[in-house]
Amino acid sequence: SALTSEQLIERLMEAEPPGIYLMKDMKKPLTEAKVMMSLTNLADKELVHMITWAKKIPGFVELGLLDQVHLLECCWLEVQMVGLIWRSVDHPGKLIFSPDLSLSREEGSCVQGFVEIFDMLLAATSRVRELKLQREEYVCLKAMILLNSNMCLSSSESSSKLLRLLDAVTDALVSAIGKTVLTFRQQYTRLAHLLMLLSHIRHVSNKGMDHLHCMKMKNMVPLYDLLLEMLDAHIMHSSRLPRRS
Ligand SMILES: Cc1cc(O)cc2c1CC(c1ccc(O)cc1)=C2c1ccccc1
Repeated sequence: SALTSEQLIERLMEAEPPGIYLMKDMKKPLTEAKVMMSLTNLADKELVHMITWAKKIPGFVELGLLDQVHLLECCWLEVQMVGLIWRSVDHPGKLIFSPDLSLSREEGSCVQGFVEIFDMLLAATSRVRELKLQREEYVCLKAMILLNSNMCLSSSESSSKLLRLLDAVTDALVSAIGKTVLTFRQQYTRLAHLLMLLSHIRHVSNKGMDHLHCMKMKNMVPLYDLLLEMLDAHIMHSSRLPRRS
């Protein structure tokens, strides 16, 4: 794409999805079922906006449909979690799933196995707060999560297209960091800190995916079809389970 880094950041800012409201007040007391039902409802709505967001990333739709689906299948929870972290950055100790659904660590503990993942999300949010992540940096990192989510695409041509896209977003992130008043050495240290965030987010997402799968197995989560497909695709691709015949 013949875009400059500034133009690419502009396009990524315009691609940002809208804030999603649950539109159902969470009647106290919170139960495991109510929380998981609400999160499922929210995530399902977000998934629709995520597909629209991805298609606005310059070059993404040129990758071919199967590769686009495969990348989104791999990273959808990572993308939702980085969005959750971004929404929660100014609310220490809480996760702002949506303006009308925020959960503290205690409220999260009403879901079995949640509090460990909550703590990882809260820790990542504190790190983002410490780093004073800028919006221009955030939109680049989120695009990198999608483009870096998987390397095995349908053809070597697609894979090399993907790498060129990833380089363009990397250049955009470097230019965003360059806008901050930091010495050269501080700039590339900041780049390292931001990229190390991505490995934490991948880790939390994998933990979340396993936990979500368990909740589905216990029929705790009435996953809607789009979300079910995404979840099944994830579990299908993971090496742990045999491929369905
Ligand atoms: C920590 C954890 C554990 C878990 O089992 C499930 C989830 C999460 C977070 C999370 C989530 C939802 C919406 C967001 O905007 C951001 C994160 C989900 C979740 C729930 C149902 C369907 C899909 C995803």
